[in-house]
Amino acid sequence: MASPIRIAVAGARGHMGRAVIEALADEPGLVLAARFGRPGDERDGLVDRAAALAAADVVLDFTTGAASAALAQACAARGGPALVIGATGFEPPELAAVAEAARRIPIVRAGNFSLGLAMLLGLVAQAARALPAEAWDIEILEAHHRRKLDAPSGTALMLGEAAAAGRGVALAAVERRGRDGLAGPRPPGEIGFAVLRGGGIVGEHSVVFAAESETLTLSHAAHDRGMFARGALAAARWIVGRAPGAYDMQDVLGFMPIGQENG
Ligand SMILES: NC(=O)C1=CN([C@@H]2O[C@H](COP(=O)(O)OP(=O)(O)OC[C@H]3O[C@@H](n4cnc5c(N)ncnc54)[C@H](OP(=O)(O)O)[C@@H]3O)[C@@H](O)[C@H]2O)C=CC1
Ligand SMILES: O=C(O)C1=N[C@H](C(=O)O)C[C@H](O)C1
Repeated sequence: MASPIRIAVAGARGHMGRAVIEALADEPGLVLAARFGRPGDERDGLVDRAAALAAADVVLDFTTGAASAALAQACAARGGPALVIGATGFEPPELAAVAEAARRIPIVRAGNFSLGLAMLLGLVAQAARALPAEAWDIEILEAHHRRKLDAPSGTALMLGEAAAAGRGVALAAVERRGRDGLAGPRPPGEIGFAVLRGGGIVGEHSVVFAAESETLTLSHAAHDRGMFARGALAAARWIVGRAPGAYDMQDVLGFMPIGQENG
């Protein structure tokens, strides 16, 4: 019988860390090898990062962009373990650090581990490709719980990237992160973001394609964090034995890369 895949959980005391640990109990062939948190936090059986990395085949990370980038560098420096990153809120230098680490170890990074959301990315790219930018405005709306640190959400940014890929433009060239005051008329081709924070909303995303006489809305709602956790564990199974590289959920699920799906 094959040895179980040993999982270490970063951000183990957080909402997603706890959801992953709970989901692990129902996953044959996966075993919880270590839990860790902030440096120096050894409460409730947490171990330090070095001990966790030494004990694991795969680390699952749901912390922050900055902590995740540091973790990726630590994993790469010792040649493993593989890394599955669910954290969002990365600054560009942190993304560069993760990309550099992925030259030495396999890393799956996804701002959303839901199957439905992975489907939605392809649908958004197809719609953006088919609906002319001069007539169809794209706006991305997201809603999350009051604790969330980053905005727009990692998922909203992925949806923006998918829409931009469908239109054959760089998101950075067309994005509009919110409007306030005398914002002026909307230029054609812009991709707008709007953010709501409140209560315990798990995660809701809509991509609105608005034309003069009709509106198309593609949306997704997450109902519980266990679904994200199970998706992350599927990524952990998939990554074992992979070559070093930067992967996403489209790779894990065997979907076409965003922007290259049939359309
Ligand atoms: N990809 C996906 O499908 C999903 C991604 N997410 C993302 O996961 C991340 C975590 O979300 P959530 O669990 O709700 O957040 P929480 O705040 O509940 O948990 C974050 C955890 O990270 C720990 N942490 C923070 N900073 C550091 C650090 N510098 N070093 C080590 N650990 C640190 C916190 O420690 P402490 O407990 O001490 O504060 C906490 O335990 C977010 O970026 C979120 O957007 C969330 C859901 C799904
Ligand atoms: O912080 C959260 O909770 C979530 N974060 C992810 C994101 O930023 O997109 C995924 C999910 O929407 C929940």
